[in-house]
Amino acid sequence: MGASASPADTQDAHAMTAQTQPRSPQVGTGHGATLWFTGLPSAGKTTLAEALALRLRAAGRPVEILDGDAVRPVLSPELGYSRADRDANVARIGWVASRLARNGVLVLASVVSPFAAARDGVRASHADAGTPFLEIHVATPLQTCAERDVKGLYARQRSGTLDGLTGIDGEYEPPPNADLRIDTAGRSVDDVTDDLISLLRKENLL
Ligand SMILES: Nc1ncnc2c1ncn2[C@@H]1O[C@H](COP(=O)(O)OS(=O)(=O)O)[C@@H](OP(=O)(O)O)[C@H]1O
Ligand SMILES: Nc1ncnc2c1ncn2[C@@H]1O[C@H](COP(=O)(O)OP(=O)(O)O)[C@@H](O)[C@H]1O
Repeated sequence: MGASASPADTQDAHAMTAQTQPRSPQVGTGHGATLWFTGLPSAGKTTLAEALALRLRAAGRPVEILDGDAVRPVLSPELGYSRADRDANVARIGWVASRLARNGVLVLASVVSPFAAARDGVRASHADAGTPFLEIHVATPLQTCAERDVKGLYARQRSGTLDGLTGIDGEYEPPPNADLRIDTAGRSVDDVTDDLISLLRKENLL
């Protein structure tokens, strides 16, 4: 009769496996990654994330969009638009993105994320998990963003009812080393989405 492992042995074995297993670059199935869209309000972050999501889902890939506007009321209802609050918001969204991406999801995060250090923090947490992170600077000129003014924020800033609007009286630090920089002015959504697909292919994520 063979000796059977005691519950304590089994626990030890589990603990040992968890401690000694090397970190895998892909914890789940498929090739997860985070594409982080940063840029001014009305630059096109949400539109591009949605257009890319359609194409990726059509190709059978699991996709999650984390849009600043949609996520804030859920993850960060107490936060406003001070630097500290924005950095905390970015860190929370980055944490969720990393957890999803390391399990095979293509995460499309569309977040103003105006400060380089906070974005670099998200990149670093992805690197720690061995998960790809691509920073996409949606670098549409301020004048075009203000003309689009999808949510009326630029008009509110001009009329004096909104302070700290990113790009006007709120700081925006452009990424010095973005994986892709896109000026959407005068370009179609489809055309720009082609560039995003090319980037994913180049990175062997598609
Ligand atoms: N002062 C100020 N500056 C910039 N944006 C403002 C501001 N007040 C409200 N909004 C709206 O909030 C959206 C940005 O939220 P985010 O979570 O993406 O921003 S941040 O990364 O925490 O800075 C942003 O969404 P998008 O327009 O989609 O970028 C705005 O709709
Ligand atoms: N090439 C393009 N890429 C993205 N958006 C574009 C483009 N051309 C025009 N737009 C328009 O610009 C606006 C961008 O708004 P939105 O995606 O909400 O910006 P953001 O999420 O950065 O605030 C939309 O009305 C969109 O239709």
